[in-house]
Amino acid sequence: MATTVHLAGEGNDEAHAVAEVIAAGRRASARHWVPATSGNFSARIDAGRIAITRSGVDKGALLAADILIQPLDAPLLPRSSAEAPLHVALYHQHPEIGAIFHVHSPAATVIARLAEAEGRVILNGWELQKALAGVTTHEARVEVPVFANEQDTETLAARVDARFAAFGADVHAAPGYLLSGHGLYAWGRTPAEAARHLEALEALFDFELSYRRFTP
Ligand SMILES: CSC[C@@H](O)[C@@H](O)C(=O)COP(=O)(O)O
Ligand SMILES: [Zn+2]
Repeated sequence: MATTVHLAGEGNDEAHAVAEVIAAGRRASARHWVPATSGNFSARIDAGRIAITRSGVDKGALLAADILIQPLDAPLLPRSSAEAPLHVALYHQHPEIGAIFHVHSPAATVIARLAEAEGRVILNGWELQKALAGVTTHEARVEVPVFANEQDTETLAARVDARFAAFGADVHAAPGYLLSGHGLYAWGRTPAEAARHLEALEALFDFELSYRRFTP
């Protein structure tokens, strides 16, 4: 696992991570997943640093100057994403994570609100689940945690950590979570894997919403 921790291993640098973050923002914007400056994107540079979007900019029109180099053990930089604590906490707690992408995509945002009381969305029966790392069959039960939205992101980060620490062996924990009425966080060992997870999860939530309309 250690060899896949940081982007693609030795030789990746700040410029590479910055380029990955810019590309992720553009792709999400092209899908209409980051309306009105919403969303935030980060990629790991090395064990102690990440590249992360600054707050309040159009994530589909990111320039290199919009990407901050944030040390994981330092206070958050001024102008950093309002949701930077959520990124930093995940990188601290899961050294295998190489990139984290957050979007306000429609299916994720709506299903999160519908599932807030239950606290989870279970994905089961979909072939596309196999796009999620470690899932080998449509028969797997993939659990996506759902949290009530919260403006205090430090509190939220602690809730997320506690939830992932408590997952049992019988359930496959999704590489992501939902915030009710807000959107989706997804991650991967590399930016490419995080992008695949984001795309798969949004499509799976769209399937689920359609399916639920036709089932009692
Ligand atoms: C523009 S509303 C969305 C924000 O409140 C927030 O949820 C978001 O995703 C973007 O925040 P940002 O500080 O730009 O990283
Ligand atoms: Zn957001």
